[in-house]
Amino acid sequence: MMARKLGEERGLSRPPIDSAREKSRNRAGSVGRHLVLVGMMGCGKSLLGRWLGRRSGLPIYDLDRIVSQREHRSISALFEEKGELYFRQKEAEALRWVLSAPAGILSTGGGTFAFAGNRRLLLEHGVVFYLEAPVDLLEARLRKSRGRPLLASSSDRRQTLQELLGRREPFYRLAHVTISIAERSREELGERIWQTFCERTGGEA
Ligand SMILES: Nc1ncnc2c1ncn2[C@@H]1O[C@H](COP(=O)(O)OP(=O)(O)O)[C@@H](O)[C@H]1O
Ligand SMILES: O=C(O)C1=C[C@@H](OP(=O)(O)O)[C@@H](O)[C@H](O)C1
Ligand SMILES: [Mg+2]
Repeated sequence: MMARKLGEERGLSRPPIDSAREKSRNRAGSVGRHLVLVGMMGCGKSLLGRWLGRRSGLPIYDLDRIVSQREHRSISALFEEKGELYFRQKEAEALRWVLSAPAGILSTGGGTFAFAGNRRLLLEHGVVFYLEAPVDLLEARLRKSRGRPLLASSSDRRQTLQELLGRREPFYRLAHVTISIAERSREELGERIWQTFCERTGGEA
């Protein structure tokens, strides 16, 4: 797969994660493990990330926002003007930057965890939560979204989401924790994720 090769073959430079990590001790008492949200577009990674950031007091990192800020344009414009491979490279670079920053809540993009290099780093340096969601729910939530370039040209969004999920689900399943989002509220999901994170990192909620 070309996109995967791109990130890995270019040997994107790795910042000194371990030294930065040793210095950052998060409020849950663990030494610098990020709380990482992965899953399909529309499952609520960005929304829950903001909620968890407020709940925990930890820094919030939304990978798409970081890429968008660094590139001075929206994710849709970036796809359109530079193409997906360029976006994947910038996404991988931004991820490496986040992992060298103080531990926080990290909302990835839907594709981030599908790349082996990203996945290895996230599993090593974070507690990774897969927000599992049925395609019907994703499709309903994304019906009006214009900010998802992978859906922009699709004449059948449900089908496109189904195919993407089929390809990515085996990777998502490698997360440390799977949480079924069903129709649960942001608060219910957020509390559950935060409690689980604290239990796993030996800290206090
Ligand atoms: N638990 C939830 N309950 C209801 N709506 C939600 C929930 N989580 C997310 N949403 C809505 O779904 C849409 C996609 O959420 P978003 O956080 O952008 O997903 P992602 O970052 O995973 O693509 C947004 O309109 C958001 O408000
Ligand atoms: O599924 C994907 O490959 C993508 C998901 C998006 O993030 P969200 O999952 O936050 O929508 C964004 O990174 C980009 O449009 C590509
Ligand atoms: Mg998002």
